[in-house]
Amino acid sequence: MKRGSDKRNSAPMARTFNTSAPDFETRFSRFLGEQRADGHDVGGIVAKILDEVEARGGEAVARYTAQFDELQIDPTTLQSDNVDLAALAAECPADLKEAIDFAHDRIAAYHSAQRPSDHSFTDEAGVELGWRWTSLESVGVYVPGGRASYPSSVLMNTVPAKIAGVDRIVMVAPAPKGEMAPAVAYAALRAGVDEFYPIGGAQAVGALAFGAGRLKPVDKIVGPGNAFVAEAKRQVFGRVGIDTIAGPSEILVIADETANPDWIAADLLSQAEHDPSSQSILIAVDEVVGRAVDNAVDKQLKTLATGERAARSWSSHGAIIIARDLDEAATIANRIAAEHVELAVADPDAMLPKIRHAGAVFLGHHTPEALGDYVTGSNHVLPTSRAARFSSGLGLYDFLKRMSVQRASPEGFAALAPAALRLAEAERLPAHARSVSIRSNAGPGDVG
Ligand SMILES: NC(=O)c1ccc[n+]([C@@H]2O[C@H](COP(=O)([O-])OP(=O)(O)OC[C@H]3O[C@@H](n4cnc5c(N)ncnc54)[C@H](O)[C@@H]3O)[C@@H](O)[C@H]2O)c1
Ligand SMILES: N[C@H](CO)Cc1c[nH]c[nH+]1
Ligand SMILES: [Zn+2]
Repeated sequence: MKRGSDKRNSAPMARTFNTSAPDFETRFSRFLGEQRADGHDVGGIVAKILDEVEARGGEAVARYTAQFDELQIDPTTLQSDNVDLAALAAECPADLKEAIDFAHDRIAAYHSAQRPSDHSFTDEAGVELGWRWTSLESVGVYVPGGRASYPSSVLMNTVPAKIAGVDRIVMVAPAPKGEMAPAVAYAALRAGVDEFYPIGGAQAVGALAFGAGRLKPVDKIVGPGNAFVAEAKRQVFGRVGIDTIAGPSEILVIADETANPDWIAADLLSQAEHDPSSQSILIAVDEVVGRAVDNAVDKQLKTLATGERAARSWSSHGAIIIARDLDEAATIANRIAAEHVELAVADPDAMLPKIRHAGAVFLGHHTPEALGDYVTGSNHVLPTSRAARFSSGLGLYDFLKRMSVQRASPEGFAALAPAALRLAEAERLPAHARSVSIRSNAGPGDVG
């Protein structure tokens, strides 16, 4: 497969790499470091929007919503007469409601199984130690809606929040020109959203973080979105919590000679169609399979309604990498740390332990990533832009916090006090030392 920058029948081309080529490391390192912002100064644009929202609240949110989504909203209520959740939900077709209910129940079952336990034990010094999990009070869930509508993301965000026991779940989703899919409205009501605002982009993230109009600030913002949404979450982090950087979608498929090229091509395009900034990568250990997938992508692109978007993603950010063997394929996959990794190989179980960095892994030929997007039950809000090196996908844990708990008995106190005193002395913090020594000399009832 020789390509370079030549045009071939004007078909959109992904970059190709061969790990045996002498320039592989140089080219691959450059590829890994590329931003997928498509020419925008995303950081600067987002910083300005957030500053405006913080300074001018609902007025700024309404202005940006008119600019980016062509929707007029009231600066105080942040609502539009054109977007009525209950009326929209009533328009959702019955078979789609059934599919949403089915997905809802599977997501609920998966996340219920994630509930961690409180724990407590007494150590040999007589000190009782442990931790307790408590839920967040308020969260903002971002549901994307610029290019496509995402009822599935409503469920992925809201169902775990509900199961965790969050008191106030605030959903935002853009409604360009006042249009919102009835399925999004149905999913929001089905999952139990408490407040809804038809706003999106960095201005919605700002409104959730700082408050705007009647929208009171939340404690944490979760959910996926495009590059502007992901960057806005990154910039408000610290002021509020966030889940992870869940930006433009990514897929990486590792394929051997048992893979079906047409199936793999379809899987690669399933993520390319989300956004021109999405990324689809094939690592093939068989050059014949690599070439066949490449041809299948070209063919399938012509038949997709979303083909133009997918073609932009495939030609700008896509890649086909030919590796020597599955060990090398795993090493490269771990360096990329993609959002989704499909193991389309004869023995995916043998391969799984080699995958260390991925948002979610899909095993075998009959587990396309799209199943996980909707109905396996696991969460589709997952780290992108290599954030899988240090973070996980959305889960019940994101809506819980862990508090440590400790109690010293008089004997436990006596065992611990000398070392605490010595450390307080070394840190030159006399009040710390006194709070220990004062108890060494008298019982709780002794005054004086
Ligand atoms: N990683 C995940 O878990 C995951 C899950 C689902 C979807 N996604 C991703 O979510 C994204 C959805 O993107 P979308 O665009 O359809 O919807 P979106 O809701 O994320 O973004 C739409 C908003 O972007 C803002 N925007 C657009 N262009 C702008 C510009 N030039 N300047 C400033 N703001 C601008 C607007 O405010 C608009 O309301 C896709 O990238 C998809 O891949 C990721
Ligand atoms: N693949 C997306 C996560 O990157 C999730 C999604 C929702 N709908 C379809 N796909
Ligand atoms: Zn998807």
